[in-house]
Formats: sequence, C-alpha cells, structure tokens
Amino acid sequence: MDIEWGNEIVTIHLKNVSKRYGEGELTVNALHDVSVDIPKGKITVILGPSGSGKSTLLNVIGGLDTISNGELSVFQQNITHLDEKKLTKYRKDYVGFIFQSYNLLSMLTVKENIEIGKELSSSPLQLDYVLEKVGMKDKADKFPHELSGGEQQRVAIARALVKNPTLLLCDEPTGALDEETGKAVLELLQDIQQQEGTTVILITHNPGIAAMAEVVIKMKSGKLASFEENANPIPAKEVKWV
Ligand SMILES: Nc1ncnc2c1ncn2[C@@H]1O[C@H](COP(=O)(O)OP(=O)(O)OP(=O)(O)O)[C@@H](O)[C@H]1O
Repeated sequence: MDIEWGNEIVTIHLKNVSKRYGEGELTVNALHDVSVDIPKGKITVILGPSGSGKSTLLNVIGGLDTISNGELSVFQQNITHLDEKKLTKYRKDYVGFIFQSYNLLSMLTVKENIEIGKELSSSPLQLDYVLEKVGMKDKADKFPHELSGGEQQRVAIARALVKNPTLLLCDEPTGALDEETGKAVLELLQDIQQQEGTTVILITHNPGIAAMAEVVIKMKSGKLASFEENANPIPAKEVKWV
C-alpha cells in the first residue's frame, strides 16, 4: 500500500534507519536513526556538510548498499532485507543513478554509452526519444572526449533516463560544472520530473539549488537535521548559484 503523507503519496519511507561501516573502535555511524518520508514525483534536495551521510542515504535508497538497522521501503516494497539478486532487480526496474563524475565509457560513442543503460532495463525508452530529450541527437556518434563537461553529464543523464526509471538519484550532478552548464542540467532534471513524473532526489553542496525542490532534507553527522517543504519551487534557471 502507498502511504499517505498530507495530500501526497509517500514513495520512500525510512524508519529508524542506521548504517554502520566498520567494526569496534573503527565503527562509523554514517546514518544514525534516520526516519523520513520522501514524496513521489517531486524533487527532493539533500544538503549537509561533507561526511554527514548524504551519499550513504542515497545509496541505501538506491539499493547500492544495505542498512544496518531500521526499515526502508521504496515503491511499496520493503527493501530492508532483500538479497543481492532481488536488490539488483530493484535497481534495474526502478532506479537511475547520476554522479558528479559522469562515468562514461571513453571507448564508446554517445549512442553506445546510452545503449548500456537500455540493456540494464526491462522496459527501456527509445534511444532517439532520450537523445532528443537531452539535446544530444546531433552528437550521437561523438566520443566522450569530444564533448564538454555539460554535454557529458547530459549523456550520463540520458543513460540513466533510457532505463525509464521511476526514481532518479543524483549525487552532486552539477558539482563539476560551471553555473551556466550546471543550470542547464538542472533544467533538464526539472523537465524530466515535471513531464515524466519521475521522483528525483538530488544531493548538492550548493544551497541555492534547494529553491527548486519541493522537499529539502538537511543531514548532520549522520542524522536528519531538518525536513522542509517548499510549496513554490522556482524554475531551475532562476536558481541562485552559490
Ligand atoms: N564504504 C565506507 N566505508 C567506511 N566508511 C564509509 C564508507 N562510506 C562512507 N563512509 C563514512 O560514512 C560517513 C558518511 O559518508 P557519506 O559519503 O555518506 O557523506 P556525504 O555527506 O555524502 O559526504 P560528501 O559530501 O563528502 O560526499 C563518512 O564519515 C564516511 O567517511
């Protein structure tokens, strides 16, 4: 069952989630007793200082890592105790990842890099549709080294998008980009959220980006420091670049 949250349907539900790395004296509490609900079809921004648990939070939601304690459900599935095989299927069916470092394969063209995402999905979108969407149709046969940083990030977004993900997880997607290119990438993510109804979760060090999100989560020392809703998110192009 979906869980009601105000007038929203909650997609991601964390209850008393902890994540520990290491043993004994070397234990790091990357997440400590985090309870939070993230709504469907919106943009949620995660802010917080370095080491506060942002990537860990994103990785456990995306099934790249498992939690140590608590409960985690995504799209009505309790993914807390899934084995590796089921977790892989969950990632395949639902999740697209975008990272700061675009992680494109240098020996493959734009088109071929995007094809990889297609092969990872059970219900992929058309390659041409996605190329058009990210504005890279005329560069489909180029190699990554022939592209600017912003273009490479658009290819990485296309590779995530072609999977037709319900959930798009972005870890510092504009971290390596200048203001103009960074905003263009944010506009693309906002378009995708608005047109496809994709749930977007975005980690950033740039607090200005929070203004384009409906939900802003702040992390501090592995704990949830605050959860704020924003009834009037601004268009990405109006974001104040900090
Ligand atoms: N695989 C791991 N093994 C051990 N410790 C880890 C591992 N991954 C993360 N940590 C630790 O967990 C804590 C939270 O890390 P995390 O990467 O989630 O923070 P973050 O807020 O994303 O940081 P940043 O903004 O620098 O990317 C840090 O102390 C980090 O060193």
